[in-house]
Order: sequence, then structure tokens, then C-alpha cells
Amino acid sequence: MGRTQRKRKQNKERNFRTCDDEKDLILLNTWLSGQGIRRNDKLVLAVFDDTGRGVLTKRKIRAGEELINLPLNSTINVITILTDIPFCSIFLENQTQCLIEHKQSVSFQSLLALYLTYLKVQESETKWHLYLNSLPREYTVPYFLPSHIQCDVHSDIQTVVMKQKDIIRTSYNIFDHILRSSTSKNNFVQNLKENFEMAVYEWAYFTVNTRCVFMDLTNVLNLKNVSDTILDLINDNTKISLCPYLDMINHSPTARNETKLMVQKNMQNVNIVNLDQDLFSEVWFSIYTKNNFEAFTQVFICYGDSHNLKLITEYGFFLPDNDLDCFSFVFEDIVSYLSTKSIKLSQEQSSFITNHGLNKDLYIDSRGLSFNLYGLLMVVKYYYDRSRDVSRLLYSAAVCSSNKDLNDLITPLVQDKVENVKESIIRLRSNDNRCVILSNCVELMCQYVNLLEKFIKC
Ligand SMILES: C[S@@+](CC[C@H](N)C(=O)[O-])C[C@H]1O[C@@H](n2cnc3c(N)ncnc32)[C@H](O)[C@@H]1O
Repeated sequence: MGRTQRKRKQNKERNFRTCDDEKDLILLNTWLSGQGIRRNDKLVLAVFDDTGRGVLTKRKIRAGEELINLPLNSTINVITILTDIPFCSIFLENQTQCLIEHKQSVSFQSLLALYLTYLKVQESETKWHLYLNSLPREYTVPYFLPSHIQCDVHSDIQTVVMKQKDIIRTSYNIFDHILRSSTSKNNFVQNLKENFEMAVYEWAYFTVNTRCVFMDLTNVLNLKNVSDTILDLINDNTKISLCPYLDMINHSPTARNETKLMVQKNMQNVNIVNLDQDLFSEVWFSIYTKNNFEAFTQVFICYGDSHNLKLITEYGFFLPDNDLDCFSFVFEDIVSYLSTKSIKLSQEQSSFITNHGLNKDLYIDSRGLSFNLYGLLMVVKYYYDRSRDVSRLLYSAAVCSSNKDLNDLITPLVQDKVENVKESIIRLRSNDNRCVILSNCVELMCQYVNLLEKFIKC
């Protein structure tokens, strides 16, 4: 085979095109080198047919190899925020006692989203400008589905979206209120005041949501006493961070990796008072892979064990054949279904169910009924059966969770669910608006139908 033919064959087989030569990414690469970010020189950015943009290796990578090593100061973390004096002035120079008024009222993720909004509106004035330009302009999470479509997606998806909307709206209103009463004369703050809009905050929120990595800085930063700092506002921990380039790596459930904070031996645990970024100039954040990757394949890391409901609603993508998927039932729904079959739970049965937590974690997955759903049905069916001891049966349910009588008891409800989901799928498919978000939701709903039909057939 000639060289040209070989190249053509190779291109045909490849499911990617490299994109390191795109303008934003050339600038990003130059910026990364300037920041002292060390990445494995086998890695380049590419757009893959199945996953979109990600990281490609040009040569074989072996388990144990480092993928990227970033100076801590080239990541956006709690220290970046605390050492940004103009940003902190929003809160510390304020007509209101905002740190007290809004004490522990927002998550760190929300604060990070505000910080990203603050950087974004500075455009080329911030050192993060080229990094910000390399980020996706929009996200494929159902949060952004138009409401007339949202009402047809499965209620589990709707519930997550409603929670996200509540968190985003509440935190946006709090920050808007604080910004308006800030007396800071700083130009960046003025700029943020003028441009603080929901659309950019939502973009920032989902940038953080889809790209943050876990980073525990407790070995280098003492966060025991945060009073009178902007961390007074936070109601959770600060262990997430945005890591340029590392956040270009896509997820695979089978990938295994490890991160490490590399600290100079004599480094003290720095106090939050008089914090200075220079104190962290010798701290590095490194990620190693535990997998082998062949040349010209995509390099993955694992974002954690996640079912598709989470992947779709939090990250905006769907994984086929995801064994972690399950179809959930609401306890009250099961109770009203039983009442249509003239089965009413007694006070004793209800107490037994609540005391054993059998009103939660009720689902069907590829293995059948969840332990709790099996247990709940057992209480419904056998509680007053003198020949059986339900408490003992419950323990045996850990070993065996299939019983034809119990399956038959719930099957009409399952059938009903299948019909409902199928009808919603038909409505969604008839929609003119064909986008990735919608097709991800439909994929998940088809997965639900598969799980339930498999259960009915068993
Ligand atoms: C940390 S970023 C990875 C880089 C991202 N693809 C980019 O172009 O900037 C996470 C996002 O990448 C996408 N992603 C990650 N893993 C994926 C996968 N296995 N399949 C499809 N999309 C994936 C999702 O949009 C997710 O929100």
C-alpha cells in the first residue's frame, strides 16, 4: 500500500479531527505554556465523532503516566477568589452587612459561578481571558430546554431541573442584591454591576458544574476560621476547582485516574488572613492515569460513578448501556396504586415501612426490584400472613430479590409507567426542535422503557 493510500485508510478509520490549530486553541496552548502548565507532550486537542471535543494521545500512554501538572496558581480555586482584592471588595465594601445577612446562604459552586461571571465581563482585562475563550459557549443540559418541551421530559429530569433553577435563581438574587449595595469603586466591580445578567450567570454556573474537579486544599490552606471573609456566605465546602486543559478531558466510566497535590516539603498550612498567591507558587496539582491508551485514541478520566440521569442533567451527555440506570418510584405513587387494587396499608404496616426506610430508594434496574421496593412489597403482601415472619424475610431479600407474586403485584403499575413514558417519547419525537439535549432526554426515557419491559418479561 502506498503512502497516500495508507494515509487515506488511516483517516477513514479515525473518528476524530485534531483541532489544536483552531485560533482559540492555539492561543490557549500559548497561554498554558506561559502559565507553566506541564502536560504530557503526547496529548493534543481533537474533536471526536462520538464525544465532541476532547484529548487525543499521539503515542501510546501507559498506566502510571502523568497527564497534566498545573501550578496551583493556574487553577481557579478558593485561593484565587480570596486573593482577588477587587472581587472581595464587592462584599467587604458594602452598605449592608451582607456577610451576616446572607451568612451560609449560597454554595461554593454559586460563588465560583459569580467569580467566573466577574472574570467573563472583564473580557481581555483578565489574565484568564484566553482560558475563558476556550470554554464552550453553551451547554447541553435540559436546564436550557424551552419550557414547552421540558413539560414532556420524564419527571425525574424535571425534578433535577427545578432544583437547579431554584438554586441558580436564589443565588443570582442574593448576588444581585449584594452587588447593588456594594460601595466598591473598583472598575471591575462597576463593570460587573452593569453586566450582571441571568444568562451569563447561568453560563458560568454550568461551566463550573460541567468542568470542576475535586481539589482538597486543606493541607496548604487553613480554613478553620473563615469569619469576616467572603466564605461566610458559603454553606458547604470549597473543594472544587477549575483546571485549564485538564477540563478538556472527557469522561469514561471505565477510566481510572488519581490526582495529587504536590507541595514543597517546608510549606506551612497558610492562614486565611493576609493570604497571598505567591505563598502557593510552589504548589502543583497533578493528574495520573491508571489506564493504557493506544496511540491516536481518546484519553479519558472518570468523573465518578454516574447514572445517565446525572450525566444528562449535570453534564449534558448520555452513555449507552449504562448499567447504573434505574427507574425510580415515589412511595406515595405506589400507595395510591395499591388503593386502586383495594389494598390499604394499616397503621402498623406504615410504621414498619417507615422504620425500616422502605419508603425510599424504590426502583427497578437491570437486575430487577431494588432491595427496598422488594421489601416494601413484601410488607404489603405478607405482613399479616401468619406463616411468614416479615422481618426475617426482609433479611433474606438481601440474598434473593425475585418473587413472582411480588412481581405480579407491581406489574400493572410498571405497565402503566411504560405506557406513560412511551407517550411522552412520541410527543417529544414529534417536536420540530431537534437538539442534543432533547435526544439525550429521549435516550434516557427509552432506557427507562427497556428496563421496565425487561422486568415485565421476567
Ligand atoms: C470537563 S468537560 C470535557 C471537555 C469538553 N468536551 C469540551 O469540549 O470542553 C465535560 C463536558 O464534556 C462533555 N463530555 C464529557 N465526557 C463525555 C462523553 N463520554 N461523551 C460525550 N460528551 C462528554 C460533556 O459535554 C461534559 O459536560
